[in-house]
Amino acid sequence: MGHAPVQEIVEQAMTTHKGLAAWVGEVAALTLPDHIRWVDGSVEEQALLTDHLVAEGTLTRLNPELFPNSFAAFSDPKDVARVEGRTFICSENERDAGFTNNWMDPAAMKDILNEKFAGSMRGRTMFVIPFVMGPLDAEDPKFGVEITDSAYVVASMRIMANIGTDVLRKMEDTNAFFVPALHSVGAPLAPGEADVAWPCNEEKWIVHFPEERSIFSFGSGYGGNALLGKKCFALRIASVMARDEGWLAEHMLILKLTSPADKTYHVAAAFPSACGKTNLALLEPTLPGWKAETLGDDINWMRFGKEGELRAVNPEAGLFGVAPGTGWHTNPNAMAAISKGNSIFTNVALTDDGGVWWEGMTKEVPTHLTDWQGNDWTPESDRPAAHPNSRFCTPIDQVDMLSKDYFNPEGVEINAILFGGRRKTTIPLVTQARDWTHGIFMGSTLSSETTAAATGAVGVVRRDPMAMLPFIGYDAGDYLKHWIDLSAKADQARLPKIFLVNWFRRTADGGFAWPGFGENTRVLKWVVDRIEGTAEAVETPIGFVPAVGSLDLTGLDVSPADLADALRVEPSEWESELAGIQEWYARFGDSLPEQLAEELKDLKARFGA
Ligand SMILES: Nc1nc2c(ncn2[C@@H]2O[C@H](COP(=O)(O)OP(=O)(O)OP(=O)(O)O)[C@@H](O)[C@H]2O)c(=O)[nH]1
Ligand SMILES: O=C([O-])CC(=O)C(=O)O
Ligand SMILES: [Mn+2]
Repeated sequence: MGHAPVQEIVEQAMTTHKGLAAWVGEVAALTLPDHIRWVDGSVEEQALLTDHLVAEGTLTRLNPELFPNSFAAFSDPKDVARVEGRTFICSENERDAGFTNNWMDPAAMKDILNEKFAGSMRGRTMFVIPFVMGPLDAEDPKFGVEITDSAYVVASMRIMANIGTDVLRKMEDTNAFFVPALHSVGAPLAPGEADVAWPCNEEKWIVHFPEERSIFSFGSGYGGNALLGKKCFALRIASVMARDEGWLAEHMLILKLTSPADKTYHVAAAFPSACGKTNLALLEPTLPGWKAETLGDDINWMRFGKEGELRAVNPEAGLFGVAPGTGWHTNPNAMAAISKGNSIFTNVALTDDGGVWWEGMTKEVPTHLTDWQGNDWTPESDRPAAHPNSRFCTPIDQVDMLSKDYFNPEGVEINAILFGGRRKTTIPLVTQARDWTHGIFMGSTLSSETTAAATGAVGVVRRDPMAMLPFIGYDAGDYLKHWIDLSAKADQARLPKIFLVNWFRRTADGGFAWPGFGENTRVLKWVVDRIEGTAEAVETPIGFVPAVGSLDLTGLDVSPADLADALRVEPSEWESELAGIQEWYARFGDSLPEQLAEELKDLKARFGA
């Protein structure tokens, strides 16, 4: 790691937590780093690390007048997204990983990992990051410790989670259990060997041991592959904890709405990666008198409270948002948060004045940029300037519309749940479920076109139950059963109403049928009015859709034809949709909850099929 100052303050601050001390010792003996640094989470340390990363060429410092204390990173072009094909759930029994996960025998996997991690940190500094997902003052705080040989991961984890000495002390005081999360970019350095800007390994392993509650990640430095508090812990491992402890770990945003009548509502929404969570979480309402505040944009931990109400907290401390499409005209709240600085951008383009740019940031396209791969770029270039999965990583407390309830360990009561995907056809703008179980059916059959957030083909329709397909840490049928069983703890009158939404339906000419973004306020208003029982709906075989005139379109320039396209329930499209659902459900085999098989039967009957 060169001669940067980061090496001079290592191997301090050992721990009195015996389990942690032992694990750190074991990992060091296996991975053979040159140095160990216990991450304290301080501002000074972050400055030291980012200075170091700038000196090494991993980060580019942005113009502080545009983006103070902010940096751009450019990854290896083969390390730009989550690698679902290389992600494993190694439960003791294969059955418990279910058909949606890759599985390998835990002992066989441990052998592979031991070989991969042996000496993998040679020539590098090993960082020990104590972290907590969710509030440190929660009744039962969820601790983790990430060991990584990437300073970029440390700097990003400091934005995404609560990390450092305070967390470590609390873990020590309570001798707390923690999720051990070991990460290596898998690129050891020989003595004197020069490093590259983005070290990684062609071979990637993202592995979870659900019974042990441990995580191993090898070969990638990117996003959900490497920031292990996020998808690996807060969704995959947490979903298993949630199953065992009676709660839910979900891929959902949390949004607070205040109506003109000054009534508040909380909405949770599950959309697959790159399908609009961060945008809806930071909604700028377009209807007068409505106020939106955010609590979370990606992950939501929910449990039923003492009164049978469903309560939600966001376990994350930052936004790791899709950059393309984020602009002052689409998502001004995200832009304002980013503009305060303290952010790390990955795989965006650079402007000539030391700022960042991506497709959709401004309506006017700059005449010259440096693209994410370091090449000159002009509007005539035939490739995007920013990678489609380029990201901004920004502290959530820089969001002006952040609800003060974000900091409340008790969370907020959820009144409505939205499931949504990216579908060009078939799925109407909004459909209300007939009841709770039908809503779970809607979630379980959710489908979406694939995006650049994961490697592989883009635009292919796949089923994505509750937007959790890549994140359910156990058998998918058991997961759906858990959703059904949990509601026994609920006050049935306070169960959230469930809705299916689709902002992405197309018209015959290929354009979006619905303007989306801030205009989604109108759909949320309809949702609230349905909760209040004041909006009219038409009952269709798939659920309740807005009656003509029940969506508030005041001041909106949308043609009646486009609106009809957005809301249509088209039997011919549903014929193939039913076949798709049937095929999907068949894959669950015995583990499909019978209530859901029943729901499918009823749906088919309503279509006369
Ligand atoms: N047409 C349309 N596009 C949208 C809308 N909301 C979001 N998008 C676009 O969809 C892409 C992804 O949006 P995000 O809000 O970042 O998605 P996300 O679900 O937070 O993604 P992850 O962070 O990967 O989980 C961006 O390019 C957005 O501009 C909408 O209402 N309409
Ligand atoms: O995990 C990542 O790399 C980014 C992300 O939020 C997602 O894909 O949903
Ligand atoms: Mn997001």
